[in-house]
This record gives sequence, structure tokens and C-alpha cells, in this order.
Amino acid sequence: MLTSKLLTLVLVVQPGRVLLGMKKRGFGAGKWNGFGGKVQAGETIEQAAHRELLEESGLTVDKLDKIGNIKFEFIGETEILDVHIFRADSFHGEPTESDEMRPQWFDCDKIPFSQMWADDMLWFPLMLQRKKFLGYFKFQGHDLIVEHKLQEVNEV
Ligand SMILES: CNc1cc(N2CCOCC2)nc(N)n1
Repeated sequence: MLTSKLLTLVLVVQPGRVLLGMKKRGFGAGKWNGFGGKVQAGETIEQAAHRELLEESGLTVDKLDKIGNIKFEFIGETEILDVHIFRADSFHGEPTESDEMRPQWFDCDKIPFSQMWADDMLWFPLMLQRKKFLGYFKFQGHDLIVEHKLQEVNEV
């Protein structure tokens, strides 16, 4: 029986550039990604997204737009990662390195997909076009996608 773990992911996007963080330890270490993590008991998914963004990047945002939900399965593991993805177009503060993440701005046409999770190159274009999407990715290990579904939706 597969249980699911609620996670958040926030992409801060400004005209022509997106803020990513180099994950310094733990799950996904060595990859560039948005900012996020676990949803704690007693907080909403959106509250968790705000909290993790602040903890990992030093930024606060007035508004998070729900843009996607992707479920990740890893062959041989019983826990499905249920990742709720948000986009912010403006922020307060300065991107600041944390224990977890080293933030850096990337031109939207120079996103380092080779140093990111393999699914990102498939849904980032939807995110950048402000589309909304639902996805499912089955991984073998951390690098190989053996099966996936990705659909644009009107509501996440
Ligand atoms: C497996 N592919 C993933 C996983 C992932 N995250 C899981 C851990 O929490 C933060 C988001 N993020 C991306 N872009 N791709």
C-alpha cells in the first residue's frame, strides 16, 4: 500500500528569470530546484510553502499562485511524494543562502536542466507559460523516468 507525503515547491519567477536553489544536503542534494519541503501537522499546504520559502531563500511573498500538483513514485519505495507547486511573481527581501539551499537567478532560456530533477524539463515550460498542470512521474532511482503523465488543467 502506497502512502503519500505532502511536499511544497515554490518557483519565484520575474520577467526573463527564475530563482532556483542548489540543494546542499538531504533529498535532491546537488540539484537546482525551487524552494520547498514538508508540510507539518497543523499548517496548510500554502502556509508550509511560505515557511519553506522563507527558511530556504530568505524571501517572503505576498501571493503564491497554485500552478501544479505532481505525484512522484520511486520503484521499490512505498511513499508517493505529493508535490504542490506554487509560483510567485514578486517577493520581499534578498535571496540568501541557507543551510539547505544556495539561491541563484537563472535566465529562463538558460535553466540548468542537466543539474535538475529529470521531470523539470517537462513541466517548467508549462510553469513559465503560466499554465496549470497535473502530473505523475514514476522514477527508477533518482535519474530515470520510466513512466509519466502530464496534463494541462484549468484548476489545480
Ligand atoms: C522527483 N522529482 C522532483 C522532486 C521534487 N521535490 C521533491 C522534494 O521536495 C521538493 C520537490 N522537485 C522536483 N522538481 N522534481
